[in-house]
Amino acid sequence: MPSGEVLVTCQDAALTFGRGATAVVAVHGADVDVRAGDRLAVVGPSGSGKSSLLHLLAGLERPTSGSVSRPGLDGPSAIGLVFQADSLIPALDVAENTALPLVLAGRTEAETRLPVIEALGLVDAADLADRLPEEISGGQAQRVAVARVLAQAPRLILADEPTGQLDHATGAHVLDVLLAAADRTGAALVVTTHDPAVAARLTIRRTMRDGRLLAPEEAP
Ligand SMILES: Nc1ncnc2c1ncn2[C@@H]1O[C@H](COP(=O)(O)OP(=O)(O)OP(=O)(O)O)[C@@H](O)[C@H]1O
Repeated sequence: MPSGEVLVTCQDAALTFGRGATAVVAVHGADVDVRAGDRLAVVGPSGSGKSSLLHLLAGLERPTSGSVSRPGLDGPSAIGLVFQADSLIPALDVAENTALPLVLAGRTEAETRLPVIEALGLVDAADLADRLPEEISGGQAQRVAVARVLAQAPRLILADEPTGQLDHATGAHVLDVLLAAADRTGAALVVTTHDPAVAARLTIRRTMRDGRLLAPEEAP
């Protein structure tokens, strides 16, 4: 039985892009709760609507119909986002990239130092602090993207195909780091993926097909 506090709830939430004949229904009425402590995989092929659903959960898109509410989250910094790749700012070093959400939230550089060191330590990237994004590998960059989210101490981490552009072993390591970091910080974690092996690492799996979030009992 689900027991954690509800952080985000989607009720019959739909997302349509465009209008009329060219409208694309990216998400048909989806019902899903994300609770504290959840480890949720949203799995489905390319174009099935996974990113769109994640954007609804994050508040990056408003539902065209139905509702999305976040009873357990107060403010934007309660959600941390990890994207597929290339999300680091090229001109900033790893420590500055990790500090960025905190700086944008109004913290001084001195105030960011400790959370940044802790976050980089959690993803095993403390030794990369002075490097530029072009001086690290794709797997290292994804670990830094995870650190950047952890520095924010969010209650919910939303990761959109975080291993999508990595080889199998590197992707598995990034996922290890993400899961361990969520455990350490107590954050709930939602990961979208087309890879059943990635989905198998999370405790709850929901399948998307053609914009429909299948009920757990409908999943293949
Ligand atoms: N901004 C947009 N404008 C118009 N159509 C969009 C937009 N974003 C997504 N779509 C369409 O919505 C559908 C779902 O896309 P979405 O990116 O959510 O799927 P996905 O499962 O995440 O795919 P991928 O794994 O390739 O990112 C697709 O048909 C896509 O073309």
